[in-house]
Amino acid sequence: MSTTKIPQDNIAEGKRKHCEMMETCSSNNQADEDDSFVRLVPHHTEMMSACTSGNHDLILSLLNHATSKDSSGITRRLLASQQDPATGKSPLMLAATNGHLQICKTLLEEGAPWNALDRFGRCAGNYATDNEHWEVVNLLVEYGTRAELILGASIRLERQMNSTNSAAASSAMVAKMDDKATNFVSTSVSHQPCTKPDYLVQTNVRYDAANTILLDDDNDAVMMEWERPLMEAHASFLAGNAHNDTDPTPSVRKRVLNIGFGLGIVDTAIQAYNPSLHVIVEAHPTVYNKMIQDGWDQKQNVRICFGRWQDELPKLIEEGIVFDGIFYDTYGEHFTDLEDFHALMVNSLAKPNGVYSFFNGLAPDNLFFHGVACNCIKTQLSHLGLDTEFLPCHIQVDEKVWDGVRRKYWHGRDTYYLPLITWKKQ
Ligand SMILES: C[S@@+](CC[C@H](N)C(=O)[O-])C[C@H]1O[C@@H](n2cnc3c(N)ncnc32)[C@H](O)[C@@H]1O
Repeated sequence: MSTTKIPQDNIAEGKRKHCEMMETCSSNNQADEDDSFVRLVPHHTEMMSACTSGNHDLILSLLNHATSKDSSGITRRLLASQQDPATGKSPLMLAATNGHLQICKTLLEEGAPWNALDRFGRCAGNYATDNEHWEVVNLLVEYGTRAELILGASIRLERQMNSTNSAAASSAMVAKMDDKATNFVSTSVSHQPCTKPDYLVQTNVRYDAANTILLDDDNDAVMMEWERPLMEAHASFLAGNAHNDTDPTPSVRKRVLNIGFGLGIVDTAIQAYNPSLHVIVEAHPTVYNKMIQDGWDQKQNVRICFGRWQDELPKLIEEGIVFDGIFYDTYGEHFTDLEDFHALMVNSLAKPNGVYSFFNGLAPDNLFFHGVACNCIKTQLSHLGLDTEFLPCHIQVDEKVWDGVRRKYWHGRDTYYLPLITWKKQ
């Protein structure tokens, strides 16, 4: 974690759309299961007490004893991970609450899931954060990041294999992945999407009269007006003189690429900086029609690419266009789409001063998972030669904005972590 400003507040929350990589934590959660079927492993109570009091020797001895009784190792693993049926508390949560770093390490090595949730929707990382046990927080972030990256890589591999195999083989793979996602002793959360794969082909969208909300057929919000200050902050980083408040318009006009028009908020903010080139990639026909209706195609410095970024960005790269600022904010896409975007986007980001950002809706429901997801992205972007910082931005959202919206995607959190991504300095 070192220098990154990883969010570490202790407020659980929710959030929309793409990148909801940690969404399935609750399905890994033993506490959700019917109590009547939970048979407690022998010495569960002693284990829980030892995790609370910090008796590492007793924990090691209980684990060894479990193995001597059960050569398969299942009992040992259960002992390290089993959650209390009433509260959902796990040994790891108790050790994390009390700041027992070595015990947390032992439990993780024994297969305790870092991301299990209790009946209050809290994970070990939330409890470590609440109690300011920063070494434990860092351990859990590092462990969660590794687990997520490994699982993500394996899912990606399976998907690649699927695409070359028959439909039958493919559905068998999907079933296997689903098994993984619901296995409560798994140390990784699934990348099972909270996405809308049919969004672009089947889902219509509509704007309200005041142009303050874009809703899909399910009354889920594609974009909302309250995000304006965040979009303006993104635009300032991408197209402006982000570090010069008194002279926000840059002396050198920028070339900017935005993926996803939505309400046009970020594009309007980008236009205020008078970029030399402003490319907007938008795939939804209704949104595209709105852009034309509002005259975006008539603007001197604007070029609209109507289509999915997956198809349009390779063409821009082929043309040899490079950008000083790139922004990604789509809808209905998955974390792996964001990863794919990153791998492609670096080919069109100007060196050495190009900057990149994305709407940070990662792992919305729990701030600790959000921190882990941010760390995953930071690690991945680092492999692409990029540095990532997260700028905390204050945001206030009035409860009334959710009237008529099916799923609330922001739950009172007042800090948004804006990704500031630059090329690494040589
Ligand atoms: C959240 S909105 C963007 C909001 C925008 N940042 C703003 O300031 O109003 C997401 C937009 O991405 C578009 N979109 C979704 N998937 C896309 C894809 N694969 N390629 C291009 N656009 C996409 C949606 O149609 C929608 O207009």
